Amino acid sequence: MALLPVDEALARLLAGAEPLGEEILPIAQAGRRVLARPVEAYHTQPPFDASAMDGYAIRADDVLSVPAQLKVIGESAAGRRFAGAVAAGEAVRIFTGAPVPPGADTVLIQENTERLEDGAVRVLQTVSKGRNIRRAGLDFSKSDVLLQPGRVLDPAALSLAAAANNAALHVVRRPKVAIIATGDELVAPGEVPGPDQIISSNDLGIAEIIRIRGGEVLDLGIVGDRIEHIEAAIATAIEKGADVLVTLGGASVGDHDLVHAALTRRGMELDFWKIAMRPGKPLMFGRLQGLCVLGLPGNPVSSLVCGHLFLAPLVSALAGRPYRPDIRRARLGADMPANDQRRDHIRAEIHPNEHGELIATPLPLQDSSMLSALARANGLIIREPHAEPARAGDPCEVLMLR
Ligand SMILES: Nc1nc2c(c(=O)[nH]1)N[C@H]1C(S)=C(S)[C@@H](COP(=O)(O)OP(=O)(O)OC[C@H]3O[C@@H](n4cnc5c(N)ncnc54)[C@H](O)[C@@H]3O)O[C@H]1N2
Ligand code: MOO
Repeated sequence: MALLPVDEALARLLAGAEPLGEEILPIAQAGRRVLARPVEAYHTQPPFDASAMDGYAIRADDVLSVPAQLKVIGESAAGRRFAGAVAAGEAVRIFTGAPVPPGADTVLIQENTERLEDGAVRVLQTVSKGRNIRRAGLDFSKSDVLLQPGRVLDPAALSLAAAANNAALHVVRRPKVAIIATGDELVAPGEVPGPDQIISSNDLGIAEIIRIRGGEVLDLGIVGDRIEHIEAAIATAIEKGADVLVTLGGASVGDHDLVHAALTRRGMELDFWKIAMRPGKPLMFGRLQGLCVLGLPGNPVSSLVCGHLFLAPLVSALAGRPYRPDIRRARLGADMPANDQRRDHIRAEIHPNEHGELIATPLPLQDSSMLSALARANGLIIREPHAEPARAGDPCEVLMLR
C-alpha cells in the first residue's frame, strides 16, 4: 500500500480543526490563554490629566523669565488630589501619577527648583507649556477595543486588559487531550521494572508538547495489551470529555498491536494509517464521536517526532493559537545518502559557523528508540522522499526543536 505523504496527512488531520468554544476566566488565571472575544476598555487611562514627574504644577507663563518665585498652595499626590485650583503666581507640589490641578498647565521637575523657607518655590529654569503632563486618555479611552480575539494573553496583553478594568476575560477553552500508553512491558517512572519491562517515557514528552501548545492533559495511564482494557480506556477518554485522544504504541502490525482494533470496536472512523515518514510510519488518525484520535507509534523518537509534527499543530488549532514551526535553511555538516520514499527527520546538532551560517550535523546513530540522541539534537534535518545523495555544505532544511 502506498504511504500517505506527510503534507497530505497533516492537511487531513487539520481539516475542520477550529478553535473550541469559550469560557470566562478571572483575569488572574487567564495568562497564556487565547482571547475568544475582543477586550474593551471599561475605564479611561489615565482617567485625568496626570503628572509624569515629581515637581510642581504651575502656569508656564509665570516662569517665562527665571529665576521666578511662586507660592506653594498645596499638594497633589497619586490617589489624593489637590482640591483647589492654581492661579497666577501659584504652584502646587505634585508627584508622579497625581492629578494636575485646574489652572496649572505644566509640571516643572523638582530638580529645576529650590524650595524656600516661607512656603515658596524658586524656579531656576523656564519650561515649555504642557511639559510633563499625561493627558487624560493618552493610553486609551473608555469603549476603545484594545485586544482582538486570537491574541495570546502575554504579559503586556494581561496588564493592558487589567488596566482597562477587565476583571474576567473570555478565552478559548483549552483542548483536553487524553493520553493512553499501551504495552505490557511498561511501568511508570519510579516503579521497579520486571525483567522484561521498560519505563514508560513517551507519555511524559507527549504531555509536555500538549501543555506547551495550550492543551490540558488527561493522563489515563498505562494500559496492558488486552483489547478490553484498551477499549475501557478509550471509553474513559470519551466520558471525561476529551477533545483529542492520543494512544502511544500498539500502532504497528504485530500480534500485540491492538490499538487499531480497539478503536474500531469503539466506532472510530479511520482517516489514515501509515505515512511516508521516518521515524513515525505507523501514525494513525481517525475520528470517534467528535473526538480526534491520534495513534502515535511506540518507538519513543517516532512518538515525539510525530508529536512535534502532528499533535502540536492539532492542539494549537483547537486552542486557537498560532502555530509556526521553526523551519530554517542550513548547510549539511556531513554527506548524506539518497533517501527512500519516506520523508526523513534526522536528529542533528545545528549551530552557526564563523560566517553565521547554520551547519546541521547528523548524529551518528538514528535508531528510533534512542531518546538520548533526540535529547542531544536541537533540530531535525528534513530529507524529502527520494532526495538525491547530498554532500557536506549542500543546503538543507531543518526543523529546530529548541
Ligand atoms: N513488521 C513490522 N514491524 C514494525 C513495523 C512495520 O512496518 N512492520 N514498523 C516499525 C516501526 S517504523 C515502528 S515506529 C514501530 C511502532 O510500533 P508500535 O506503535 O506498534 O509500538 P510498540 O510495538 O507498542 O512499541 C515499539 C517500541 O516502543 C516501546 N514503547 C512503546 N510505548 C512506549 C512508551 N510509552 N514509552 C517508552 N517506550 C515505549 C516499546 O517497548 C517498543 O520497544 O513498529 C516497528 N515494527
Ligand atoms: O517509523 Mo518507525 O518510527 O521508523 O521507528
